[in-house]
Amino acid sequence: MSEALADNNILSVEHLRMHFGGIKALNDVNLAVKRGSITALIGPNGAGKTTVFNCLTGFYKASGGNILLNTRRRTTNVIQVLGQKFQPDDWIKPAQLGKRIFYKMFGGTHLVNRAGLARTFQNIRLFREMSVIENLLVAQHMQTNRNLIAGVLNTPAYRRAENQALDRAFYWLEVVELVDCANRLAGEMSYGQQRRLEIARAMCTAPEMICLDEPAAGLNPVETRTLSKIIRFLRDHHDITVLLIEHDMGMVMEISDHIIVLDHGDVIAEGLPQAIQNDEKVIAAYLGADEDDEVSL
Ligand SMILES: Nc1ncnc2c1ncn2[C@@H]1O[C@H](COP(=O)(O)OP(=O)(O)OP(=O)(O)O)[C@@H](O)[C@H]1O
Repeated sequence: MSEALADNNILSVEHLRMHFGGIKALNDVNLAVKRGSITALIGPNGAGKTTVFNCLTGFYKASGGNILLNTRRRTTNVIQVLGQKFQPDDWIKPAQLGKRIFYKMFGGTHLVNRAGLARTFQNIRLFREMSVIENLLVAQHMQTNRNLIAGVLNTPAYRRAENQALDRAFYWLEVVELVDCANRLAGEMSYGQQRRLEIARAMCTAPEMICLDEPAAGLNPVETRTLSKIIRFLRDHHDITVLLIEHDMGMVMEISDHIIVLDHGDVIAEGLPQAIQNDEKVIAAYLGADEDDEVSL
């Protein structure tokens, strides 16, 4: 097992690379996230933050490196479960070949979510034509008993599973302060409400870790404070590990236990908020950022 994972880290990323043709979005990213922490991933526009999230959650297949998740009491090799290319030595290692074939056929992002990692998106991706509650029920599809025969016969086990899904949906609606909106169409809600619904939807998949991509983008100060309260609640009352990308430095400095700074596809600093605020490399990276980058440390 990786040394980083032995150390109560829920996530360990080693030598992660992601290239798009000639563009090196991630050069050699190494980072670890402590279980039960709120960790922020910050950096100027184009630093590679969303690319890291996309690799962690399986939306991109990394060009190289390792991503290990220590969840559900086992280690999940994210790169492996997405399905990898065959290697020459597969043909002399039948077990390795078998795994490779299995994940090529049945692997994908759903296995990353099933391992306990959920996410939200920079550009909100709700089912806009569905009601709020339907969005949350769909998210539980993998956990709920959807056996066709049980459904047709409406067995007690099936009804119990349906009720549990509803209970879970209403619980998370309460946490994100959206119970009153349960029957509204998701697409008709305000931006701030949609962002909170995305968090509730991610939580309905019962993750151990959640990746939030710019959750405060477009929110007013009151909504941002509510969001900070919700993020702390996830950590304090549900032991959820939170990894967030955020440009609102006030919020980042206030709620983060640990901050990791990316620039041009490399980690240039990490540490406590206070140390990051005074780190010369970090200040230089932000001063060199585009004028339309709104970040100030
Ligand atoms: N699908 C893609 N195809 C080609 N290039 C991409 C793709 N996704 C990201 N990139 C490039 O990778 C680099 C990092 O982008 P990324 O979106 O990860 O940055 P970011 O730090 O999240 O920026 P922002 O704060 O503006 O969201 C950029 O140069 C971007 O243009």
